[in-house]
Amino acid sequence: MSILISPSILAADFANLQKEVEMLNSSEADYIHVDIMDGVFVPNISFGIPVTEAIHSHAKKPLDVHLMIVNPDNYLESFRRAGAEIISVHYEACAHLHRTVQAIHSLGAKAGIAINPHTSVNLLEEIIADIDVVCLMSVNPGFGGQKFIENTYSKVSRLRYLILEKGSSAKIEIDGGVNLNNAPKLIASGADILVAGSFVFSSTNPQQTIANLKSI
Ligand SMILES: O=C(CO)[C@H](O)[C@H](O)COP(=O)(O)O
Repeated sequence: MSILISPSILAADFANLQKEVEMLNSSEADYIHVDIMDGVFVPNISFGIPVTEAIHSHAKKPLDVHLMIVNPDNYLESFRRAGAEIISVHYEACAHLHRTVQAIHSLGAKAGIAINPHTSVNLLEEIIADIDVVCLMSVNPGFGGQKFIENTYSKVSRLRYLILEKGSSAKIEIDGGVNLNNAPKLIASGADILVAGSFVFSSTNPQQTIANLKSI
């Protein structure tokens, strides 16, 4: 199981962001999850390429960049140059998803597809064998600190079945409202990667909270 942590960028000033990245460097987090929001695909704006570069320049962990944006194809190269190892785009934002996945791979990055809570995992049937990660949104994207949607457990199980059926090596990533209460059941349902933001950063000892999640 891998653990990815989203720096609490929406509230952070730059000095705080740097401190958070340094904390993550010495934690058991496997990746740093970077949430890019454009105010169009989601009703919130985070930051873009220069801040991703700044995170990368301080990070000792690889960056998993989650593009919650329309027209992601226009920015794949820039985010790859800014340090993204994994680039995830939204199913709902891509008319030519197979081409987008090919473009991510041609840049030497791993390709992820994120799906919103209302989107069925069955829609990935024809592309699951070509991707590295499926990011199941367990909240409606746009804000940290939301309540985990319980239907996610059955989506994980159905996705795990689809992955086996298609002989895919895609990892299942869960993003939104992850905490120590739901993490064991997510893992038992078939999740490989957990993304956590507010649960970690609102705890009194973020490094210990990451270690607790990692130990499940
Ligand atoms: O990207 C998100 C929403 O768009 C996620 O919720 C975020 O990455 C994780 O934050 P939290 O653990 O607070 O839900």
